[in-house]
Amino acid sequence: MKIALIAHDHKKDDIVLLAREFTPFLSACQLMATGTTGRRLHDEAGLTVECLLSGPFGGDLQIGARLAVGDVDVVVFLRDPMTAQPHEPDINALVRACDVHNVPCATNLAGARILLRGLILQGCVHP
Ligand SMILES: O=C(CO)COP(=O)(O)O
Repeated sequence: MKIALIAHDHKKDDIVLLAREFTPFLSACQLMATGTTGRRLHDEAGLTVECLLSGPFGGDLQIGARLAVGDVDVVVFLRDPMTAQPHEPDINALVRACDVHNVPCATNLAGARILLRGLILQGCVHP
């Protein structure tokens, strides 16, 4: 199971919290993340994560490109709805790519918990 994890700055504490809650499951998955998110997940949750570019430097687009060729199964993208982002078009492109390719995408903590619990219940515990 290939999971992409992304969080805007005000949501990074939330994604670390989520990662700690789901560490056994996430450890069995192949993880990729935008740069700063990935480093925090590694440093603060002990996960092995492939760190791509930071979001504003193209990380969302890198994840979108992988997703478009079937290389991403699930996206957790904790967006900050209260802060304008300089790379808003990249963010929209990634979420749109999820919809185009029917890849599940959780954009807030509550949805992410339901999505990850659902994967565990389905027995998706192996990479
Ligand atoms: O900006 C982001 C997603 O749009 C996240 O990027 P970072 O994980 O590098 O902060």
